[in-house]
Amino acid sequence: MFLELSIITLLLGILFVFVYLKTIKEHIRYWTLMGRLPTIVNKRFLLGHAGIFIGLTPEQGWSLARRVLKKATTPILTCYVGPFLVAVCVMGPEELEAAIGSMKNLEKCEVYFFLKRWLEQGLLTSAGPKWQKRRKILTPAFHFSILLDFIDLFNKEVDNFVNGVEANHLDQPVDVTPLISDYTLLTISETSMGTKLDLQTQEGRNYKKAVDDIGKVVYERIVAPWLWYPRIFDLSSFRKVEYRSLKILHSFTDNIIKKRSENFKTFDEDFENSYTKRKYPLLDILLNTKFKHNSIDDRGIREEVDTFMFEGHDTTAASLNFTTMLLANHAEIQQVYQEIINILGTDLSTKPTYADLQQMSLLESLRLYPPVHIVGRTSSEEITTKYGIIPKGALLVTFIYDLHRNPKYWPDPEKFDPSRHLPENSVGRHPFVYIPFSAGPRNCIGQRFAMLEMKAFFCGVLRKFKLEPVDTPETIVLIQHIILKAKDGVKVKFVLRNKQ
Ligand code: HEM
Repeated sequence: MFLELSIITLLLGILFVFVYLKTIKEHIRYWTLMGRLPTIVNKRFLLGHAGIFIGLTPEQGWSLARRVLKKATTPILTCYVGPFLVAVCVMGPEELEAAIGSMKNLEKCEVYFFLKRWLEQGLLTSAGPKWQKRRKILTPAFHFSILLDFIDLFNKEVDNFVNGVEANHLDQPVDVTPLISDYTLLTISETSMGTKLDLQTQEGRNYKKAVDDIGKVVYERIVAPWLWYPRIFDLSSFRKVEYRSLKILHSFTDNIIKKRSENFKTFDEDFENSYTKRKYPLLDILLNTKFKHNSIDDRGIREEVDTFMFEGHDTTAASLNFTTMLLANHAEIQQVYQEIINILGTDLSTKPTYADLQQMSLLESLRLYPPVHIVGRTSSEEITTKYGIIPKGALLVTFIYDLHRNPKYWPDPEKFDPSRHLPENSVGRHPFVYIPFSAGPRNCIGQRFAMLEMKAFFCGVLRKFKLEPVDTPETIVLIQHIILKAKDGVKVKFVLRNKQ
């Protein structure tokens, strides 16, 4: 008996030492490889590179980050957040393709953890089989055929926007941010959620404010290494703001789900196991998956509704804001739209020339102002690059804003020039130098929805108004937030094209 016990203890001991040594070996390899990668200069004791952002306002933080990245001489760079955390900035197209272009490295990085109390394990933040299953069932919700059904709803909301501007904001500087954010919030809710919202209520206003507050908290966490630790964060004043915001955000989406569930009738589709040609809105797919197949629960539905209400409105709103400003500053491009609209009317689906032209300005606007200006992953295995080996388990970060303004890939990068995207001007351009919707299997599921919604918007707005500049690319102040934002909004002037 004693001998048996001794043998078992010995074996367990050997196993423990083996596992421990393996972990230590992996640790040593991780830090050795990290140490060999090029790094950003100007590191602070203990706080690492994050130290240079301490005490800065979001706008100062934003411009400092741009200056630091502009000085980079290699597309791979390490950046230390405190003594124990290091991010690898992946800023070159070849390296980026290796990092995000395949089914490897699909897991998001630690920064997304800051969104988890809100979005939990929704499509944006989840990983592994859960992400794969959800992506499969939700992909049909963005099929082209259902998007075409949404056009009438987009047009109706554009009409409301146009009427609101005509009644209240003509011929004077107006910040388009709140007006556009209403447009995108109403459309995502009416289309994907099948629910009409009333944003004039306190509830609607609170929701928009809570989204903004959460964004500010996320920024504060990113730049303060100690707030990366949940226990310390929970003791900070930011936790109170987060708590208050989460209550508002979750109750808002609970109400959307409740409303849609009330008269919901199941239908005969199994999105998990078969491909269907008939298309349904997102919330109906989720409710059917719950009521008919019992393979998603209420919490699962809410995390997706939270994810899509946020991703589906804030991103598109940011892009519409910046594009409106760019068009106001480039009267020659508005002229082209006007001529085309005069000839072709509003038919969005069958006029490729018209669609191409709109696409081009939108593409250039998304280059200069990519709403999702940063994306991150965790490496699931080592990645070999010309600049060294990125270890397994590394936090990978790509600053899309800076990639899109790198003069190596975009000559005269600050210039708004839609013709860059003409096929003849794109020959030989690496596809990964332009990634407003990210790339690879975890790219944006809503990109076609967003493009159509934006086209509908400009089609309606430019037929009615001439846009005149108030803010310019030189005067707006960009800030660090979850989504790219202008600190004081984006102001333009709407002038009626045909004054009676
Ligand atoms: C101009 C508008 C938009 C831009 C620039 C944009 C950009 C992006 C980017 C860059 C990502 C990757 C994020 C990451 O890896 O962290 C992403 C993911 C995502 N987007 Fe969008 N997006 C836009 C509109 C939309 C819309 C309208 C929806 C929904 C209706 C949407 C839903 C999502 C979702 C759910 C994900 C996560 C996908 C996954 O991980 O499988 N987005 N988007």
